[in-house]
Amino acid sequence: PAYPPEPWRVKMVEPLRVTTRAEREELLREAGWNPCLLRSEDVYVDLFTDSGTNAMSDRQWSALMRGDEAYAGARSFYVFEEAVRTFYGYEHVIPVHQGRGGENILSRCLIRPGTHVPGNMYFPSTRAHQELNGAAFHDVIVDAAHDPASEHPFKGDVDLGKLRAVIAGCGADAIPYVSLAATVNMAGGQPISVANLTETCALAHAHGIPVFLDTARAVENAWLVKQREPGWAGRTVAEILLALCAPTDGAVMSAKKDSLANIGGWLALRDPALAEQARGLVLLYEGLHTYGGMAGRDMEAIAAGIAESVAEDHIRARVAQVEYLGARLGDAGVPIVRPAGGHCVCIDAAAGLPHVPRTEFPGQTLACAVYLEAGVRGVERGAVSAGRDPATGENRWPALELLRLAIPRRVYTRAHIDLVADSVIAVHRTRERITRGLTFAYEPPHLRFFQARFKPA
Ligand SMILES: CC1=C(O)/C(=C\N=C(/Cc2ccccc2)C(=O)O)C(COP(=O)(O)O)=CN1
Repeated sequence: PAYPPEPWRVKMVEPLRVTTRAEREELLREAGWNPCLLRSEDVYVDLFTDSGTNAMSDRQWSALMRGDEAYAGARSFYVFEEAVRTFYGYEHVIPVHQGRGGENILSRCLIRPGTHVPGNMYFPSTRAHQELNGAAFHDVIVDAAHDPASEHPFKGDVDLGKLRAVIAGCGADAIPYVSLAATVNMAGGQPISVANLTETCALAHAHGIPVFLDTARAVENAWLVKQREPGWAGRTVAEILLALCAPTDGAVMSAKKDSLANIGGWLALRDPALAEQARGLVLLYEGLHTYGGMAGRDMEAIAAGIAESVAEDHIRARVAQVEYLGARLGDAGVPIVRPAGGHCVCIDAAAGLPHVPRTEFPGQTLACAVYLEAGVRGVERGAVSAGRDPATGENRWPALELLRLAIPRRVYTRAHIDLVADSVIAVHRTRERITRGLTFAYEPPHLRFFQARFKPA
């Protein structure tokens, strides 16, 4: 498979330490068979997340020196606000410390107990805040998104029939908003098409229901639209990004992904009254409405990162690196979610470890096996991440039981990606040695995959 040369050169390095398998076995036992609890110094290639782990450029690093740390009206806020307005097209820009800060505020503004929020598949923190405020989440994504082997080019699309059924069943008045993501992380970083997003907004708006977009990886979504959606090949990624945002009523952004920052985020709105309400909550939960829990220097880094994120050489190489890993694994017969996502390759652990029952968490089990092999850390995206239904307390059993390998932007080279591929393939070829899975030794109440501890089943 093709691997375009990286459109950057290294100026600073962080030395990596290689561990032995014996060390990794001890470290994993101490971490309760949860790679989330390992120290980063004990991880060789860290594919736990693309969130906050991306390399900043010399432009971003130098922008830090221009950070205005004034408490009120910092110059850096207006630089940040202008960048969001220019590239995402929303008028009211409200800073938050990171994505879930925006999720908390948007949910508190719009959700009341007993309401219903439809969306294109769930995301753990997004759904947690919707449920904490009393809403029931309804998945209205196309069926193909739940089928790892389907080659559907836009698995992030909404099934309009499903959305109509939720509106008819719940009543428009009980739906505070439709929650869309571009791309859909839990489906494997799968994009939504401009056409479907636009149709979804038209349907929601016909019922007086606003639509809010999670734009964490909307630039990757724009690149995949340029590659796959008829009529968009001649448009720039920047133009497609604006076209994705245009039909929506606002967005929640974790700037730790596309925008190449290590921390930060924003909530962007079109409605001035809702914006003022949200600013009021920023004072309670984030800081002042001109810094939102970020230092001025963070806002400078984000503004510079947004401009860099839409550069076509950058986004082409970024997605090509992910697709290279997907091609290497797919060619070797490793069952992966197809097509490869914008930020990650997901291994279908249920297909890879059919002899490990779902109740013993194949995704978590595979995450441990891959770490033991060569010190590569991924993250489980299956039943552990799905958590329990707040109404019944029962485990939710999502169709997708995955191990996600999320690639940080501008960090790893081809040699690292090949090491990841080789070690995952090695685990796959000796998978019958994995004879049993895991069960909880400690299960936390929220977002349990972060802090849970397991023991061999
Ligand atoms: C689509 C999307 C995200 O992927 C996202 C964070 N992703 C993360 C980090 C994470 C956070 C919570 C649960 C699991 C993993 C990722 O590893 O993939 C957030 C929260 O943003 P935040 O971390 O800045 O609070 C909002 N939307």
